[in-house]
Amino acid sequence: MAASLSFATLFAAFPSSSNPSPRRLHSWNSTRSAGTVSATMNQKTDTPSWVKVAEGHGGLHKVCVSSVHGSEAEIYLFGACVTSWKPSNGKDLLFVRPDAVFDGKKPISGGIPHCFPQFGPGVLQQHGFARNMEWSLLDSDNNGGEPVVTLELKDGLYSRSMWDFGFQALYKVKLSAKGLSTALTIKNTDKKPFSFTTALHTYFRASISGVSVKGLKGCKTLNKDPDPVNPVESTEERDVVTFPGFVDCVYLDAPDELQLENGLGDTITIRNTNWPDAVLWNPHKQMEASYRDFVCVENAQIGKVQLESGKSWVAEQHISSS
Ligand SMILES: O=P(O)(O)OC[C@H]1O[C@@H](O)[C@H](O)[C@@H](O)[C@@H]1O
Repeated sequence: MAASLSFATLFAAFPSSSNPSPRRLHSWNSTRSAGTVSATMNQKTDTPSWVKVAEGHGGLHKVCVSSVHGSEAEIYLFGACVTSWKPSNGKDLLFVRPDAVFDGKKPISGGIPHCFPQFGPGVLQQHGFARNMEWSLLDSDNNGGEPVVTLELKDGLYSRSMWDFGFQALYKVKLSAKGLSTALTIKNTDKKPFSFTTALHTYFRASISGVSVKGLKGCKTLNKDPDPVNPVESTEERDVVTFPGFVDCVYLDAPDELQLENGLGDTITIRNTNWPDAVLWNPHKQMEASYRDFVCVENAQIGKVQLESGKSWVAEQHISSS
């Protein structure tokens, strides 16, 4: 079970060049006019070249960040979903499914969607509501040419209708030359304790016949195929996991580093702090149009975290390519 960590840990994780206290830069929950947003932002922040807000698909706002090294990323405020990550070589290593919708109603299927406060299956909607809500851009910074942005989600009528707790989620995203780092902080702002499960449901661009994941040998597995509600327990015996067919499997107590060969010539290292579990998913013929082109390697917290009032939980993911 993950330990509760202080709120300050998040900021210690990403040293920044200016005052690390969170300050709200922009909250765009009420308007979807990207032109207006950019103008407001430019007046307030002297047009930082490393972070821009633009209109994305379906008129949704996205935050575009670029580093001094030439790497780039895009994050939709809807769901705080990183939909694109290009290291300095310009190759987008994330994948957005061709059936993804950007209507501000359904979650964006691709990139790095959040699963919170439930990984699932469970009583809430599949993977929880955080991927289905508009987050706000709370802060942005430039750490020696490497942009850092912090997005925030708080409880509201929509979340309370399903899960009646006060919370604050902070998602700090940092872009470097070869990597993308994220820190997710969940704070209990309620008077009563709550419990949650969570995951980063990362879709990596891939050529599935050439995909392999290293590092999971010896982990206890919960195979959700064929019945996600009654997964079959086993132990991973393989040094290298491949994807010859449908895969939907939870790995408990996974190591803090995995290596993904995406079949397209890239080796992606997935490191984490405090994400105890991992999930591998490829839908195979259930998604005939796209299954060959991606694999999901997810950092997850499958066991429930019990969070007392005022306490925070923090987990970090670092993905980098070589
Ligand atoms: O289509 P969704 O809601 O994004 O979920 C996709 C898959 O996500 C995986 O994380 C789950 O283990 C699967 O069971 C699920 O089917």
